[in-house]
Amino acid sequence: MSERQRAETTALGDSAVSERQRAETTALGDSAVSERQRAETTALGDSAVSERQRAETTALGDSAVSGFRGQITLDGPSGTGKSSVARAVATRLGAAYLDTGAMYRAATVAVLDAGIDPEDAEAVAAVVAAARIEVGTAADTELVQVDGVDVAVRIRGAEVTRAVSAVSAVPAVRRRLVDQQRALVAAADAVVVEGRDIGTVVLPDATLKVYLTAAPEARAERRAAQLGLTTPEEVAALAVDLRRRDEYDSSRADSPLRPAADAMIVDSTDLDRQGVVDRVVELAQSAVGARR
Ligand SMILES: Nc1ncnc2c1ncn2[C@@H]1O[C@H](COP(=O)(O)OP(=O)(O)OP(=O)(O)O)[C@@H](O)[C@H]1O
Ligand SMILES: Nc1ccn([C@@H]2O[C@H](COP(=O)(O)O)[C@@H](O)[C@H]2O)c(=O)n1
Repeated sequence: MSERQRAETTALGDSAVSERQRAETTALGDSAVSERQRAETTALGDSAVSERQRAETTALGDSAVSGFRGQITLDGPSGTGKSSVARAVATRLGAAYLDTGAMYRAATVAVLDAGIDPEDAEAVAAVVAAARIEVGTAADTELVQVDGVDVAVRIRGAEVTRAVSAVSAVPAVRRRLVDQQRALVAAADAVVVEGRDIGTVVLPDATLKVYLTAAPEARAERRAAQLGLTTPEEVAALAVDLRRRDEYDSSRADSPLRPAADAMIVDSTDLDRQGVVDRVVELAQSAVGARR
């Protein structure tokens, strides 16, 4: 069975988005309770939230554009809207969707479970080489597994978020996951792939490359709204975490975060999500037209 079929038939189904939001809500909490437990018990994740998010994604992707064939890459700093925009664009174009950040986060779960220091590059490389990391490529579900165990919730927790940039800076980890990403992409006629190095390294010949940016304040406020956080202290802590990850991701030696030379820069600071989705779909149509 292909990755896509597996993702489409997985039992994760209805609760996937709500689960993800619950896990993210724990990002600022203390570490006394396990990430998973907190993710599972945080109040935000009721089914009304899931319904709302699903409705939003459906609405953003409602006027389907048929016949798109090709690869769209969406790179950019944390919290610029890559995931939500990429999912909606994939839905609108009837394309597969690949969240490469979820793959690095899954690799981080394997590292943490092995009790390895995320900064110990050699040990990290060995653990990740031995782990079976699986992600789905359907835009409407979230399938992420490590050695057959569902980690879709856990990868969004604070413990993983803190360690993921160190794990993803290890060249052997990148080589392994990039190979896997290219294989998943090769199985799809149309695909939207989001991450940090997709346009520069993973798919240098993509049909369309988009680099998404947004002012740091807007990103922190959006993430706070997503997590239901309201106090200035909470928003400030989120801003610090976004900045820390961006600095780490931009300054690593292997595949640093940066726009590809031929990427279209889309600044979403003054655009709502629908505006960004419309812009990317418009750019995709132009890119396909230009190739005909
Ligand atoms: N243009 C926009 N206007 C307002 N809110 C937005 C916009 N784009 C995305 N959002 C919201 O901002 C939050 C962060 O978006 P998202 O998770 O898609 O970012 P991301 O770039 O994938 O982040 P990360 O790299 O950390 O995974 C979400 O709640 C999303 O709905
Ligand atoms: N192509 C990519 C994608 C992600 N990373 C690293 O993973 C972290 C988590 O990514 P999210 O999009 O899920 O927030 C990110 O901070 C990077 O360290 C990467 O290196 N390359």
